[in-house]
Amino acid sequence: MPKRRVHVVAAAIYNGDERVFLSRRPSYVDQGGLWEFPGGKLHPHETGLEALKRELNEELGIHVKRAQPLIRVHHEYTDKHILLDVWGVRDFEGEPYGREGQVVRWVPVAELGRYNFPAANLPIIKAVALPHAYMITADQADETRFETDLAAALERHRPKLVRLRDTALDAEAYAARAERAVDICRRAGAQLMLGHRGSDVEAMVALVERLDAGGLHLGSDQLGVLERRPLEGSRWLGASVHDAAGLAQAERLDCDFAVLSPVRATGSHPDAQPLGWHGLQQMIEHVRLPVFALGGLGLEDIDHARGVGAQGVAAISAFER
Ligand SMILES: Nc1nc2c([nH]c(=O)n2[C@@H]2O[C@H](COP(=O)(O)OP(=O)(O)OP(=O)(O)O)[C@@H](O)[C@H]2O)c(=O)[nH]1
Ligand SMILES: [Mg+2]
Repeated sequence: MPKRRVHVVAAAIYNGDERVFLSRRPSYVDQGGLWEFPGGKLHPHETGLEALKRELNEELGIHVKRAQPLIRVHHEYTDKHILLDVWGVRDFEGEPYGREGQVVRWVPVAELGRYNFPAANLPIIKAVALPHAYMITADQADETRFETDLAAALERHRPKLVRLRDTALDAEAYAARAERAVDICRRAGAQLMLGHRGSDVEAMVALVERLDAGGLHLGSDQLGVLERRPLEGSRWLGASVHDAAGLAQAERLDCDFAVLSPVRATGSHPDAQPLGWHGLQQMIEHVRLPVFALGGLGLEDIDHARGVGAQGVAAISAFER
């Protein structure tokens, strides 16, 4: 017998940027006792957003005014194929409570890892904890200029996640710059991702740990040759990819996110064929991984990127303005 296909909507309801609202499934239902993002199955002829509004009213007593797509996760349970269609909710009326008697709680995003969720939820948790803008540092040979520009971009745009791109630095110069950049980012409340294509991955992992950086960002070539996740789960592992094979490898390695490019034509890669928004959407539809869109995009494209199922936008030059 073919498996049942179930379409479920669920919400990450935010209180500011710090907390999300979780429910615990009653012990007598499917996946009982596990924590979940409130929501449920679509009724016939309902859109996702209609179902979301109905479920959050039935389960929590709130009225959703606006919601934004966060991530879509396909998952095979033994008895069913489930599509979890997850929305971010920041704009609602009422105070959520356990209207069906379920246990509920506001949970700091940083503590989500301590809760037990259904197996399908891991990519959702990563997507909730990840920001929607990923800043990539620009090429700058001059060290003082680099540091001033970085501090200015952090101040102006307040990104939470930054990647120190390797540019033309050798391994030693990269490590020296990384040490100062981690510090500058930390003072601005941002985490710094390290990754240097000219160094082996083990050396980069050691650097990430020594500097207590946010995580490791793999180039697409490095991603291709690895066999398992090279980094502990408490730090971010990101990867640059350009096609479906890259996305599949990023999933296999248990990366926390991928950066897919180019979405638009860019001056930095004039020969690469741009994916376009539709190409991006098709490529990430079945990927269990938050994906940032990169290539000719700016911060004004974040909503559009999220609308086609991406986590958000990665950019270099948008942060220089
Ligand atoms: N709401 C929600 N469901 C989830 C999550 N993760 C996950 O695997 N699921 C699965 O998705 C399905 C959701 O169905 P549900 O039982 O909440 O459906 P519902 O609210 O419409 O209830 P009902 O079918 O009793 O009327 C369950 O199989 C559940 O285990 C999650 O984070 N939130
Ligand atoms: Mg439910």
